[in-house]
Amino acid sequence: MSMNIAPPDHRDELQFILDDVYRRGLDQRDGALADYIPELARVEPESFGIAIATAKGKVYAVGDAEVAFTIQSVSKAFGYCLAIEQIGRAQVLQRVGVEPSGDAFNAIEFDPHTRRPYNPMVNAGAITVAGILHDRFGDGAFDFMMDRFSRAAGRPLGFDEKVYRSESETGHRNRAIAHLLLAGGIISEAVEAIVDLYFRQCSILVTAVDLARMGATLANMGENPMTGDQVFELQAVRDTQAVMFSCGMYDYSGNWIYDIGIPAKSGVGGGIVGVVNRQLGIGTYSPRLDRKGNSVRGVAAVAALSDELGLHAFDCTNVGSSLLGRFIT
Ligand SMILES: NC(=O)CC[C@H](N)C(=O)O
Repeated sequence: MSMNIAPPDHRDELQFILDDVYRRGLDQRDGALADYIPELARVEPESFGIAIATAKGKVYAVGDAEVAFTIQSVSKAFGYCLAIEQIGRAQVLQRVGVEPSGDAFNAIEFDPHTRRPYNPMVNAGAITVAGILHDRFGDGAFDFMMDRFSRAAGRPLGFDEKVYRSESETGHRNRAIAHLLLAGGIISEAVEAIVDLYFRQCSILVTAVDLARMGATLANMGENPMTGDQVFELQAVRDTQAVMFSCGMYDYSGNWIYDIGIPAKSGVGGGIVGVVNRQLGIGTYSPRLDRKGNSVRGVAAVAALSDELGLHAFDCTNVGSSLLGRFIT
């Protein structure tokens, strides 16, 4: 007697993996909310969401994947992409390097030879990038960023006025960094406006789904796979992913590449974006952070997905080719 066996539904299979990674992540109870920006200490510590968006436009999500939080340092990756597009990589490289610093994200450290910030993924480098965009667009720089970030996410993003004010009132260390950048001839004299742009870009509101979609836009060579909108330039996307790979997780970047092997960027708001080139974007949200400022559950979730789906750039298990090839259709 012949039986009618339904073909396996790969969509369900990926959702099953995501649900399992989420359940395991819930066991992680370590870490603490960022409180040096007072308003960040007011979020719900238990929130946890994960999303995957494929380079073909499908989205999978679990948990609090639609809860909004501030993008914080995840913005640095996308800002860098825009700076390269605007003035070219050679000009950008004159002002900010691409070398992992091994220092904390808010370190007051510069390359001793060139006086440049080490890379655009730490605060000094991101303030330099804000300086580039401010030179280019003046008061319109924030709207320019907001428009591109929104197009990368495929929807108009919001803004957290309270977090912005909170950081603006307390962000003296970033102001100090900006003044040192001015003293070193790296940014122009509009220091306060440049720092203000940086604080504003950090207060853009996203969800894990937004981050997954923004990651998928990078993975899809700058074209948002959901809308077909060419949001970023190809060369800038390549450079951005490269620097995310080497520097995106602050002074955890070496371990991250070693174990997880995905270009990524984290923020003290609790978000992480991961990019698997030509395949998918990952977005996670959980605001409890480890001592390096990375989301504890987010790191665990991306690590588990990397393992389960074979996403490591140097994956040697063949899981990646055998599994992902079926999902990314
Ligand atoms: N690591 C982060 O997310 C830091 C961003 C934060 N706005 C700051 O500059 O301190």
